[in-house]
Amino acid sequence: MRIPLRFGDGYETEAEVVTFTGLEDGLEHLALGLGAFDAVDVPLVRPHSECLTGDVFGSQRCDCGAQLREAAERITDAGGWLLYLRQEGRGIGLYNKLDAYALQDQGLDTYAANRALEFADDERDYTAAAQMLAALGVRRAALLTNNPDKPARLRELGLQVEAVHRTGVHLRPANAHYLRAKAEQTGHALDLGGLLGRAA
Ligand SMILES: Nc1nc2c(ncn2[C@@H]2O[C@H](COP(=O)(O)OP(=O)(O)OP(=O)(O)O)[C@@H](O)[C@H]2O)c(=O)[nH]1
Ligand SMILES: [Zn+2]
Repeated sequence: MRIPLRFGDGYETEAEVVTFTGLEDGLEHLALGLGAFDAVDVPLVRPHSECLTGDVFGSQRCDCGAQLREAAERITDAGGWLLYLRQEGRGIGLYNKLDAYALQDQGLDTYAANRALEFADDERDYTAAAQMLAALGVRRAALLTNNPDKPARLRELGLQVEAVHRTGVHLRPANAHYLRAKAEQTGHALDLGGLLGRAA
């Protein structure tokens, strides 16, 4: 079914929303077909992990809301799919993410806070995303992400990744520490200019 979308800055597009049955984790992941998603040879695909605080409320602590908005426009222009994956808090859930935020306010970085709560740095699994793409008939894709783990995992799950495109860098005072940890510790392709290598 089609849903007209309007983002906070007034950007408008329209999505073909697809639901699934039989996904291995039983979660209600969504695929949004944007632009000429059904006519392109190699669709642009963003696997976007849910972030209620960033995506819905516009939290400045992370870059998720800005990346979602950017992805909507770039995928509309290129033709492809936004996979909205219900992997809140890198898979630890909303309440645990908020507990991790409290620890970050005491000085831990985003990964150390996860470990203090006895989680792995990143608990996400992309099996359901691969199942969704297979069900949509997408065997080859260009991915929109800075996270090297996403193309690596999706390749292992059988997707032919033709290209990986970076998102913009949505750097703000409130998310600088978070982006720096992603770039330094998990190899996210984020050009943070003078921020990298400097004391936080
Ligand atoms: N546990 C935890 N999760 C966080 C924190 N900040 C943001 N997140 C979650 O991290 C995830 C970010 O997902 P994505 O936008 O797919 O980003 P990414 O894996 O960093 O890579 P990109 O594709 O480059 O954006 C979301 O699920 C957020 O809820 C944090 O401090 N702790
Ligand atoms: Zn976020």
